[in-house]
Amino acid sequence: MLSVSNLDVRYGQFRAVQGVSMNIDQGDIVSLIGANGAGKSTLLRAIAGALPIHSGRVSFKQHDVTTTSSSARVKQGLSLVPEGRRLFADMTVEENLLLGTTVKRSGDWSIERIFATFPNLVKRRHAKTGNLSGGEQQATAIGRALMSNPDCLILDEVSLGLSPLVVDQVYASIDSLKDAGTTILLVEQDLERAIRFSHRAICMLEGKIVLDKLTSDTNKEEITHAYFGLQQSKHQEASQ
Ligand SMILES: Nc1ncnc2c1ncn2[C@@H]1O[C@H](COP(=O)(O)OP(=O)(O)OP(=O)(O)O)[C@@H](O)[C@H]1O
Repeated sequence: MLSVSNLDVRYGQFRAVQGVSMNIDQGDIVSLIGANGAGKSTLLRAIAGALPIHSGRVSFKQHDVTTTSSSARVKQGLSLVPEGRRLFADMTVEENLLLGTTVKRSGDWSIERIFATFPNLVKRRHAKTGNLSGGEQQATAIGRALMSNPDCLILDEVSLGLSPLVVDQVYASIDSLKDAGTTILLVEQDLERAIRFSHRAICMLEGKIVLDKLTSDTNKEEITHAYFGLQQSKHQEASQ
């Protein structure tokens, strides 16, 4: 479904993403993990075409999309919910959701299905999104991406700024996408939730992938080691 090879993304001279490669199959649920500044958002935005890459390749459904615009990638079924939600604050929930249909991809998602998936939005249908709670904004942002009927949904920090109860609700909604076979790549800082929710965990450290495993083959301790680069320091200690 999604293939990234040897991707480098730079801000000036700074290599925020370095030589990253990964393959994600159709229906995979993958959690991207890593400390602040590890390069997760940069990677996701580059995959979605929201950020230019320095070198490497991105393929989606076996088409090279490396130089394809972000809107063309959405048309092909690759949709990003960015960190910070980026809604149009003066527009209503419904109007924001309808923006997702402008790409005119066919599929099962409709306004009514979004409201059935995110029942907390029903009463807020005609409210301006600038006046919504964090959880309602997050649901609207995810709903807007779903309205484009994506084959692959990329979610950057779904839990950011939400209370644990609301995070549970958002995840329960995302969970229902698993059955529809949607491929999901998401950033999740809560390691236990990432292990529980996803098939695979990919951990980044300083722009590189340091762990890529099925969640059934790893555990919190191993991911924590990768997260802090502890294996690396042990290796360095041994070589000193
Ligand atoms: N616009 C930018 N200009 C320059 N450097 C940037 C820019 N955006 C990010 N960076 C730097 O690139 C690195 C990776 O940032 P990125 O936001 O991708 O990390 P992240 O893993 O998503 O972090 P967080 O969990 O805090 O969102 C960081 O060192 C960050 O300071």
